[in-house]
Amino acid sequence: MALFHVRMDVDIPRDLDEQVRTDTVAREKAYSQQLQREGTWVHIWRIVGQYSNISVFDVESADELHKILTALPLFPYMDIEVMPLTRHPSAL
Ligand SMILES: O=C(O)CC1=CCC(=O)O1
Repeated sequence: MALFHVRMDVDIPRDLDEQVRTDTVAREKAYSQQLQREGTWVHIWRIVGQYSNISVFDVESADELHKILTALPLFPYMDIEVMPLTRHPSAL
């Protein structure tokens, strides 16, 4: 088990076909909710005032996280920043 803090900044081009946009966002939601149900996508929070989220993933490896992130339907329209996490020595 490895935890990763992930920031996703979404920037969908304004001229993207409306139907493609709607379909891509719907597929993104279904994909993320499936991973949340499975316990892999542990947290997803909106950053106030931005089309961005902060997420926490619980995966086996960086390779697994890479596969998950690159399969996101919105991946072509995102900047993604990943921070690997380890347990803080003062954590209870
Ligand atoms: O809206 C976002 O922050 C992008 C996104 C990731 C998972 C999801 O459902 O939307």
